[in-house]
Amino acid sequence: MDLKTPVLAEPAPINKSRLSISSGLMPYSSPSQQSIFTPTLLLSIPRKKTGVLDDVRAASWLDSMKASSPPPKKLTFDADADIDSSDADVAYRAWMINYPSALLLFEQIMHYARGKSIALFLDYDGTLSPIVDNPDLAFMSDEMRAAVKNVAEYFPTAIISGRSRNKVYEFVGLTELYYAGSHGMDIMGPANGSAFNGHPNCIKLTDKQGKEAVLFQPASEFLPMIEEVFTTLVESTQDIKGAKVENNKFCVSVHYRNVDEKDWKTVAQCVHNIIKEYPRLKLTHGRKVLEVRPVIDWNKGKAVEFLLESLGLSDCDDVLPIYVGDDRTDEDAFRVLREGNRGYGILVSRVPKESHAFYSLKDPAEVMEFLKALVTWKSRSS
Ligand SMILES: O=P(O)(O)OC[C@H]1O[C@H](O[C@H]2O[C@H](CO)[C@@H](O)[C@H](O)[C@H]2O)[C@H](O)[C@@H](O)[C@@H]1O
Repeated sequence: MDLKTPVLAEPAPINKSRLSISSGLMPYSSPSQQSIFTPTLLLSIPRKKTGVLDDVRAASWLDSMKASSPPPKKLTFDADADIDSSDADVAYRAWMINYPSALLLFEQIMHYARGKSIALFLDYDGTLSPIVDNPDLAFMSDEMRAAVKNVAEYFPTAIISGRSRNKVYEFVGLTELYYAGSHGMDIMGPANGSAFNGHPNCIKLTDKQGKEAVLFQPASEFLPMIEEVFTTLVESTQDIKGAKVENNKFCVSVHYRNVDEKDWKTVAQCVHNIIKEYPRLKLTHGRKVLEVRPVIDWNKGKAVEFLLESLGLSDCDDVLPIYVGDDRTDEDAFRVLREGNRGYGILVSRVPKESHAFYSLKDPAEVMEFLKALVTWKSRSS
């Protein structure tokens, strides 16, 4: 496993040829999955100090903003098109040929899992909790919490979120899980077996339950910069009705879900004006959110590798990692599992989306069914 010290780097362009993996893990041969990715999924801004978001860039930011989290029953490929629900259903069913339901093909997944230990990685927003207008109220249901708790009794389970680690822990509230916040830039993992012991960004500590743990924060030097940017973004967006800035510790989210669409360009301009002064920060797009984060070579995929290593589950033919997520940032994790021929990504989506995932689930309700099915399968087979 390549767990190098994170270095400053722009995200690498997606290498389409690496999507074609001949593998015993491949549930089916899918030529279309080899050529569907566009580089727009990893969007970072060039650093031109003009002070003005030029039209071309503004257009591409806005296109991305419009395409993020379209309403159900519309297609991501053209969020403005007036597509009726039956067209959307047909398109969704066609898409599912390449991204089959993890519930419908549950037996197939379990066939590949036979003789292996499953390690489970779960995103939070849009995966365990439904997307809601107010990010502070994105609670998961008690039933979902129980499902996650049960599954964690059988399989090592980690939450990997764009939220701050503390915030996502507050929402989930289960001590038996591992947590990675800030898109993997803040990981609390098990104390034993970590390849990162002795790393300057890695410290041993005792967690709130008195358990020994390792805290890995590869972007710790960015903390003052992120604080400064957060404060500036709060000030500069305060007059944009509906805009909300969230401090996620090692990254900042600028939400525009509740901003009138005619003002989205103003939001983009505000963010651009600020981060052009910070060449060591970059922008990524989430679901109706612009995310400002350090330009380090670290993401949810690296976090999965880190946790597998820490759990002593890396480089093992007898381990099957499964990652469930709904967001563009989850693609880094899907890609790590696909490229390393190691496990399965499951994309949570109601609309067709290009993805490195192998399977799909429609919404958090289906995620919960999948978690319950895992528990039933495991308890029957042990
Ligand atoms: O990695 P995740 O756990 O999926 O976190 C990604 C972002 O999720 C949150 O925003 C999203 O969910 C909100 C609540 O449903 C919604 O209002 C917002 O529009 C979505 O983008 C969170 O607030 C962000 O900070 C995370 O980065």
